[in-house]
Amino acid sequence: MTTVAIIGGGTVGGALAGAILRGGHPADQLIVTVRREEHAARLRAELACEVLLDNAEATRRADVVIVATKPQDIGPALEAAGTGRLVVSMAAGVTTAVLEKRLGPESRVVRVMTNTGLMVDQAMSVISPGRHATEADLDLAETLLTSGGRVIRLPEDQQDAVSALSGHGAAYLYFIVEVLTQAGVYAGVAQPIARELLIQTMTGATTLLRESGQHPVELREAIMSRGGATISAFREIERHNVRDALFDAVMAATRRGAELSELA
Ligand SMILES: NC(=O)C1=CN([C@@H]2O[C@H](COP(=O)(O)OP(=O)(O)OC[C@H]3O[C@@H](n4cnc5c(N)ncnc54)[C@H](OP(=O)(O)O)[C@@H]3O)[C@@H](O)[C@H]2O)C=CC1
Ligand SMILES: O=C(O)[C@@H]1CCC=N1
Repeated sequence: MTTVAIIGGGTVGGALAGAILRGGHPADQLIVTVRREEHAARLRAELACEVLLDNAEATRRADVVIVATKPQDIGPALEAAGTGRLVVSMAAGVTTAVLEKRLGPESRVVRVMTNTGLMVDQAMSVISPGRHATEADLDLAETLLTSGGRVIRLPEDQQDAVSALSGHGAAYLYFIVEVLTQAGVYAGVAQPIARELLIQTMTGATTLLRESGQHPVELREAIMSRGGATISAFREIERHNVRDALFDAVMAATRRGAELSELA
């Protein structure tokens, strides 16, 4: 069996640890590290595995090291990972070239962009190999991430755009739900009801999108009755350039991804 060390048990690292354990990985073969003892104590209460502050101890016992710190904190984590083990990086923006340079020649790295769907085993994770990662390394990364949701393989040059779509795509949705809930309350629906109406509507909409295979425009047009309420709503959405705002948001996030590698 493979012993896994997750360096950085924060939002993503902690969620991945939970998913890996729910997926049946033995708890005595998973070690999570964080910096602060109060965080470690909290994680120990949540996760069945060992939680340490000592990265060197965790990586010494590991076959694979998953680095889940912020890009700017990745230095000490990579230093602890050492050489000879597969390193899987969850850090946004940080390229495999930067990781390989830090870890040394022939180092085997896999770059991942995942999302917080890991918390409910519904993540979308995208993996890309570094120059020396083997097929077995990709298979191992894929197996671990599959515990937390779907995994696909894509060339690394798409990873910054992936980050802007699936990496933080849920944030767009949460924002839309936040604004629509507020508008619903203003229009006269109680807040908990507005929230429930929207959650069920989003769930139905995404299920239909997946199951029908239809283009979103087709599905939207099926909702817009001639002379009805929906077309009035979309007249406002187009008037306020929501399309441009979302398009520009994805472009800005993609550009920022490229800058994040410089923080590592
Ligand atoms: N949040 C998201 O939705 C997504 C994040 N990502 C990427 O995942 C990575 C982690 O992000 P996120 O989980 O949000 O960040 P968090 O701040 O929630 O978690 C980072 C964790 O790293 C720990 N840490 C930092 N330095 C060290 C160290 N030297 N040794 C051990 N642990 C350390 C921190 O510990 P402590 O708490 O004790 O300080 C913290 O718990 C980032 O690189 C981000 O780009 C990717 C996709 C989605
Ligand atoms: O904001 C970030 O940089 C990370 C990447 C995707 C989600 N969070």
